[in-house]
Amino acid sequence: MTDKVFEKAINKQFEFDEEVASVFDDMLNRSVPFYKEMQRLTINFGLKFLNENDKVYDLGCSTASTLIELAKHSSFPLQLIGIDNSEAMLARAQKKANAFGVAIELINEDLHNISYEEAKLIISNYTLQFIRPLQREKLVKKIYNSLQKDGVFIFSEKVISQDKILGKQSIDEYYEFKKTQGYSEFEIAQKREALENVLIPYTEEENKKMILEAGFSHCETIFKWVNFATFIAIKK
Ligand SMILES: C[S@@+](CC[C@H](N)C(=O)[O-])C[C@H]1O[C@@H](n2cnc3c(N)ncnc32)[C@H](O)[C@@H]1O
Ligand SMILES: O=C(O)C(=O)C[C@]1(C(=O)O)C=C[C@@H](O)C=C1
Repeated sequence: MTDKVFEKAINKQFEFDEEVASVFDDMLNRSVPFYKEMQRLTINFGLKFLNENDKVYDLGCSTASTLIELAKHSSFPLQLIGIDNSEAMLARAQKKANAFGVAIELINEDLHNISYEEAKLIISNYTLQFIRPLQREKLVKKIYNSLQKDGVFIFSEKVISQDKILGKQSIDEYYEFKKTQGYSEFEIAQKREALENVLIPYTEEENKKMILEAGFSHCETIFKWVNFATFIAIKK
C-alpha cells in the first residue's frame, strides 16, 4: 500500500501504529535512500560471518523483511529472532514469514526488557535512533554483552553532520530525494515535525564512539548516502 500517512494534517508525534505499519514497507523504500542496497549489504556481510544454526537477532525488525531476505539468501538454517514492540508491525511480520515459509521467532517486547541469548549476529537497522540517548548507550552495551566472541553487530542510522552548514545542505538534499519519491512539501514538513524529539540522530563519529565505548574492538561505515549510514561493529 502507498504511504499517504502525512497527506492529512497531523498533530501527534510519529508512532509505529496500525496506520504506519499498514504502509511501512512502501514508507521505508521511499524514505530511506538505497534502502534495498543497505538491506542487501546487511545480509551479504552478515552471511560472511554466519555458520549453520547460528543465532541472529533483528532488533526493531518491523515487518521482518530483513530476516526473511536473510533466510532466503542463506544456504543453511539459522535461528532467526525478530524483536519489536509494535503489535501492528509484528502481525504483518508473521503473515509475511508464513507466506515465505520462513521460521522466525517474533517477540513483542521493548528492546530493553529482553534477556538476550548468546548470538553470532545482531542486526538493528534504523532503530537505535528511536531510543533515548542514555538508554541507547545501555542497550548497545547489552548488545555487546550478548554477542559471542567474534560476533558482529550490523546497524544503520540516520546521521547528522558535525558541520552546521553541511548539515543544513544534507537535510535539503534529503528532502530533494523525498520529492523524487513522490512526497509533497506538505508531507515532508508534517513528517519532520512528527519525528521531532522522537528520532534523535547522532553523528557518524558519535555512533562509533558509543560502539567502541561499549567494548567493540572495531567499527566501520560500510555504506553511506548523505545522512544515512550503515555500520559494522566487531567483538573480538
Ligand atoms: C524504522 S523501523 C526499523 C526498520 C526495520 N529494521 C527494517 O529495516 O525493515 C523501527 C522499528 O523499531 C521499533 N522500535 C522502536 N523502539 C523500540 C523499542 N524500544 N523496543 C522495541 N522495538 C522498538 C518500532 O516499532 C519499529 O518497527
Ligand atoms: O522520513 C524520514 O524523515 C526518515 O527519517 C525516515 C525514517 C527513518 O530514518 O527511520 C523515519 C521513520 C520511518 O520509520 C521510516 C524512515
